[in-house]
Amino acid sequence: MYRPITAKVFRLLTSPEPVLFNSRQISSWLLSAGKMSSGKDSTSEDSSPSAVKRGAGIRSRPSPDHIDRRECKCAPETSNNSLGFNRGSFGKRRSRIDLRSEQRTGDSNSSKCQKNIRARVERSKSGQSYCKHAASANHVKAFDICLPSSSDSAGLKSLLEMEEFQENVEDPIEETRQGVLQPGMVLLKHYISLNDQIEIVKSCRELGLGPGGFYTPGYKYGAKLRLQMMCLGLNWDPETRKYEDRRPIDGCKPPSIPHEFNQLVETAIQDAHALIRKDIPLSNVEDMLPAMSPDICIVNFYTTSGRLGLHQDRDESRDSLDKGLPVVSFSVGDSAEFLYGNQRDVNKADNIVLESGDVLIFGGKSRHVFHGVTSIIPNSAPKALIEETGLCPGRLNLTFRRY
Ligand SMILES: O=C(O)CCC(=O)C(=O)O
Ligand SMILES: [Fe+2]
Repeated sequence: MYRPITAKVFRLLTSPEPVLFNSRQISSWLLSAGKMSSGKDSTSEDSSPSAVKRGAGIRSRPSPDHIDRRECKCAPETSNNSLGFNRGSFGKRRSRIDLRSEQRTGDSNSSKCQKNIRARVERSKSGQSYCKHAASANHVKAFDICLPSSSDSAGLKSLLEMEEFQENVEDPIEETRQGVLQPGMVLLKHYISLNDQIEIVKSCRELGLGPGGFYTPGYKYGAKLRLQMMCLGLNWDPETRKYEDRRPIDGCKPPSIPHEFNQLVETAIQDAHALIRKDIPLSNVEDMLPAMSPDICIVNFYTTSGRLGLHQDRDESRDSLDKGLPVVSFSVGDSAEFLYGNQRDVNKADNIVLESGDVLIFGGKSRHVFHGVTSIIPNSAPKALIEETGLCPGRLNLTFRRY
């Protein structure tokens, strides 16, 4: 399979981390054009799908560094629909969403944050970081999943126009077919329209830059997960494995789940029911896959070296787990190699590729399935999505649950 090098060069120039590129022509062109320092590592060990061994990199909630301590106790003002979606249009496939109609309004968090600025300035000297509002007063910036729109656009444009450079992508991974993977586990391929994927990225970006936004989760002894995380609705803490109103790292309250996300989740479950009914005669499809209206969403952003160890999602309420209320997972951006199985054993797990727009649902008998992400496949995101949003190399994943 051939892919234009243009998208890869775009990512190479803008990646926050080393990106794999094979073309000597391109690298020497870039070097001579002064776009890249000669010291840049171009062979990041885990950015190639062919370099990934089955199960390699699977760890149960990864290894230590340190956790940034954040001090801002602000609560977000973000409310449902504050992101400007036209109510009702999101989630209807082929719908157009007009983002111009509304904008986020005033931000009382800023003033709350301002009160502590002096103290924070002092603390920031000792390497601590704070929420976005504090960042406006010379503090550490929140994690941005998208590229700044103005950066080096002329250079990027000319690179994107170099259509003649193409690269052979080895070992194309077979596409997983949509359908019932096992009882209670349904994969909907290419389910989320491009427009909705774009809106999801834009919403997550905006929420992710605000209070309660993306951070690198970790444990008190220092281990950090190999992803950026943001919780919506309730905060899930990897240390305590509990859901709470505020996150311990900085006291911020998680933003609400945008209403349009919930609509898309509920429609996806209905479409999964239709798919099950086609394959399996059941008097009540909800016996296999219960319906669910989410009150929690965990948003993960994986860079191309991101991973997530094999684990079960079992921190929701006893009632939710007992009923088998499903987890609904949206994939947006680069594809991921995803493992799932009924044991915590990577060698016994099945492997599928989750692509941008795919929805994976696991409930009922599959509610406790072990699952994890072994690798992110570089340069596999839809080009139009990247062009429209500037999404950084990597993958956005949203898992919706009911507490
Ligand atoms: O990224 C994924 O596909 C899975 C994420 C996940 O399992 C989780 O957040 O619990
Ligand atoms: Fe999970």
